[in-house]
Amino acid sequence: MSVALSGCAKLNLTVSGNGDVMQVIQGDVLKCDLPYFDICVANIPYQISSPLTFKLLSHRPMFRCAVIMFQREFAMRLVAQPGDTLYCRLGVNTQLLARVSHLLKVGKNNFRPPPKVDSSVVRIEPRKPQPLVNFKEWDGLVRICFNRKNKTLGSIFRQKSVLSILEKNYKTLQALQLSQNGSIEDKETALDVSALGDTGEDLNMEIDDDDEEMEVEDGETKGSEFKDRVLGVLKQGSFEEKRSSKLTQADFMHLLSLFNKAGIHFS
Ligand SMILES: C[S@@+](CC[C@H](N)C(=O)[O-])C[C@H]1O[C@@H](n2cnc3c(N)ncnc32)[C@H](O)[C@@H]1O
Repeated sequence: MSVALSGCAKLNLTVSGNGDVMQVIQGDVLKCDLPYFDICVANIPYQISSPLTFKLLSHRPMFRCAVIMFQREFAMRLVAQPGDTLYCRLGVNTQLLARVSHLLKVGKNNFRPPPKVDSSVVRIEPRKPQPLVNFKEWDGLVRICFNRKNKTLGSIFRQKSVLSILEKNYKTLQALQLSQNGSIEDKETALDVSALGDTGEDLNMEIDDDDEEMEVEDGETKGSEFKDRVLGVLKQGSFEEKRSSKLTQADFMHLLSLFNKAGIHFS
C-alpha cells in the first residue's frame, strides 16, 4: 500500500491499496492518523517539511521507503555529511533514523509559474532495526553541539548556560536516585521519535554559525567540580578539540554514552 500527498484540492491525502482499490482521505496530513503504508510519494508544501518527515519516521509499523520533493536547501541539509557546510541537527537526527539519499535536482524552471526556490527529490529509507537510543537525550546533546557547530566541544561545554542546564539535570537525577535508594540506574529510554522533530528548519534556512556576541554574553564558568566532570568526559573520549561540524553519528553516540556513564544527562 502506498500513500501520496495529492494535488488538486487543498489538504488531500491519497492512500492507494492493492489492485484497483483507492482510498482518498481528506485532511491535514500532520493531524490525521495515517493508515499502514509501505511506500510514500509526496510533493509537499515546503513549510511542513520537517514535521512531516518526523511524523513519517515515527509512524509504526515503519514504512519501507519515502520519495519526497523538498526545497533544495532543506534536502541538502537532510543528506549532509560531517564536514559539509549544511551538516546540521536536522541531518544528524534524520540520519539517526533513516538512510537518506539525494535522487535528483528539480530546478525552479520546471514549474509554471516558476517558484522562487529550487527543489530536490530525496529518498528516505528507515533503518531497521531503529537505533536503541533515548531520543530526548540524543537530541539534547545534538542541539547543544549544533548551537555553535564550528566551535570546539571544549568551548561549547565550558559555556555557563550549557553547564548550568547539565548541572541542574545532574542534581535532579542524583536527588531522585537518593530518594529511591539508588535504584534508578538510568532514565527510561525515550522511544518517541517526535522528540527529534522540532528542528524549526523549514523556513529558517540560516546556517548555524558562530555568534561572537552570544559568547560574550554567555561567557565561561569559573572552575567547579561539575565543570571538571564534564570536561573530564570530553578528555576521556578525546573530544575537547573536536567540532560538531565534523562529528559522525558514531561519534555522537560515543559521546552521549560517555556523558551518560558519568551521570550527565541532556533531558
Ligand atoms: C506542492 S503541492 C503538490 C500538488 C501535487 N501533489 C503535485 O505534485 O502537483 C502540495 C499539496 O499539498 C496540499 N497540502 C498543503 N498542506 C497540506 C497538509 N497539511 N496536509 C495535506 N495536504 C496539504 C496542498 O493543498 C497542495 O495540493
